[in-house]
Amino acid sequence: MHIEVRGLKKKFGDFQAVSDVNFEIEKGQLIGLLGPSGGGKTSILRMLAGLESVDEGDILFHGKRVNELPPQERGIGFVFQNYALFKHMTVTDNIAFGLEVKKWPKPKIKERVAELVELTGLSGFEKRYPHQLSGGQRQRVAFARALAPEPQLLLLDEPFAAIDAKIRHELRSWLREMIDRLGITSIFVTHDQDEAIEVADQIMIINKGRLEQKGTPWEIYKDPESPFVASFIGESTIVEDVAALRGFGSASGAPGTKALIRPEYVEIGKSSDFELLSATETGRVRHVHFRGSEWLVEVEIGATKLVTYRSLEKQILHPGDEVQVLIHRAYLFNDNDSWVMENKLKEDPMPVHI
Ligand SMILES: Nc1ncnc2c1ncn2[C@@H]1O[C@H](COP(=O)(O)OP(=O)(O)OP(=O)(O)O)[C@@H](O)[C@H]1O
Repeated sequence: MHIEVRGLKKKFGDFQAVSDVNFEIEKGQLIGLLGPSGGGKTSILRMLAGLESVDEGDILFHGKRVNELPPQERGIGFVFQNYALFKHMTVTDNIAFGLEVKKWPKPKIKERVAELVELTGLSGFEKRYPHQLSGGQRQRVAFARALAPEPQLLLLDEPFAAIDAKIRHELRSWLREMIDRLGITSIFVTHDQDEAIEVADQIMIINKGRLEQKGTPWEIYKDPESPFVASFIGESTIVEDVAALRGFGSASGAPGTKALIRPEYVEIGKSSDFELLSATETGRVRHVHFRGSEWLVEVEIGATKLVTYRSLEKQILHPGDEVQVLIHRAYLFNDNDSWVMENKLKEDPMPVHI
C-alpha cells in the first residue's frame, strides 16, 4: 500500500505530541520509526491505524484520505510488543480469530490458518495455548494473527522489545525475510537503533513530535542532518573544543566550537605510520575494549577524548601507550543546531569500512 502523510498534528491536552509530520512510503517497504521515548512514534502509528484521531493533516492510503475511516476498514494488521494473544485460545484459534469476526467461510479459515502456521514456522504447535509457547513463538503467533485477514499494511509497535537478545536477533532476520516474501508495506516502532539499521529499508527519526530525517540506514548514518540524528545513530564522540585539535583550528573558526567525530574517522598508529603527515596529534590510550571482531580504543589528546576501532591483526595497545592520532573528518556544530561537515584531509577518502 502506498502511504502519504501530510501535515500530521496531534495534541494531548496542551502537549503537542506530533507536530507537522510529512512523509511518503512506497508499497512493499519496511519502515523503522526510530527515536527516544516520548518522541511521538506510537502516536503516529496509532493515527495511521485509526486508533487515535487526527487533529490536523491528512493520511492517504493509495491516494485516498482515510482520516475518518474506522480501524477495521483500513486493511491494517497490528502487532504489539506484549503479544496480546488470547490466553484461553490455542494457536489455531488465535490466528483464526480475525477471520471468524469477518465471517470467512470455515474451509477458507482452515486453509488460511494452515498457510500461516507454515509461513511462521509454527507447525506442530497448533494446539498449544500461549503459556505453552516461548516469547519468540508467541510473537510469531501474533504475526500470523495480524496477517491472517490479508492486510495491506502491517504496523508493529516495538514487536521484539519483550524478547531476550538472542531470539530478538533471530526474529529480526525472520521478519525481514517474511516481509520480502509477502511484499507487504510495514512500519515498525523501535527505540533500538541496531534493530532499525539492520531491518529497515528506510528509517524515520522521530524526536519531540517531529520527523528529523528520513532515509536509508546508510544515508542517515553517512549524512545526518542534525547533531541529534548523528548522536542517535551510530557511535560518536562529542568534542567540546575542536579548535584545540591541530589542523582544525583555522577551519573551525572560534575556539569552543563543538564537533562530532565518528570512530571510523579517527586513525591511530605509531609515529612512523604517519611520518609524512603534519596533521597528527599525540594522544594517549585510555581504555581498550575487546569487541569480538575488533578493539574499541579510547584515546585522550589533552582534555579531548575520542574513540576509534582497531583491527585484531594490529599490535595490541594498552592503557597509557602513546599513539599518533589522525582525524579524517568531523561534523562541526553551528550555533543554530545545524552543522557543516569538515574534512581535515580533503584529498584523503573517508576510511569507512563496512
Ligand atoms: N492518550 C494520551 N494522553 C496524554 N498524553 C499522551 C497520550 N498518548 C501519548 N501521550 C504523550 O505523548 C507523547 C508521545 O507519546 P508516544 O507514545 O507517541 O511516544 P513514543 O515515541 O512512542 O514513546 P515510547 O518509545 O516511550 O513508546 C508522550 O509524552 C506521551 O506521554
